[in-house]
Amino acid sequence: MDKVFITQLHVDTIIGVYDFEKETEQSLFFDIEMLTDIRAAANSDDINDTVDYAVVSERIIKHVKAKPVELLETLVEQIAEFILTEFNVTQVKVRVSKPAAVKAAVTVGVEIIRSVKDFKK
Ligand SMILES: Nc1nc2c(c(=O)[nH]1)N=C([C@H](O)[C@@H](O)CO)CN2
Repeated sequence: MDKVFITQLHVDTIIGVYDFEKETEQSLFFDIEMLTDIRAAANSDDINDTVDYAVVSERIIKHVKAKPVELLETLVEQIAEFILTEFNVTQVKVRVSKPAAVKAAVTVGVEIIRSVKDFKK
């Protein structure tokens, strides 16, 4: 299956379990892979026939900044759900990295894969 992807989408937001994390924004980086059939768009050369990665990127940024949560798990599940219900995507991989979280690690994070059948449209 074809794929539309977004790599290292940077969003600064309030995120984390601990009190000190609720006062200062931290950087998150999102990698998104969306399975979708791109042949209609290739034939028509029309952006309306595909998944617009710019629109998805803006939707993610808006969502992540809108309402603070504690866990990365919460964010990736929410993002997978709206991508699968609002866009023409059959399967999505959502990976989030929080590079400042663990000093001794380059980065840490969470990755999930969800399918359209996991959510009602
Ligand atoms: N699996 C997870 N582990 C941890 C998370 C998380 O969101 N998912 N969050 C934290 C803290 O907020 C951490 O980032 C502070 O350094 C710890 N572990």
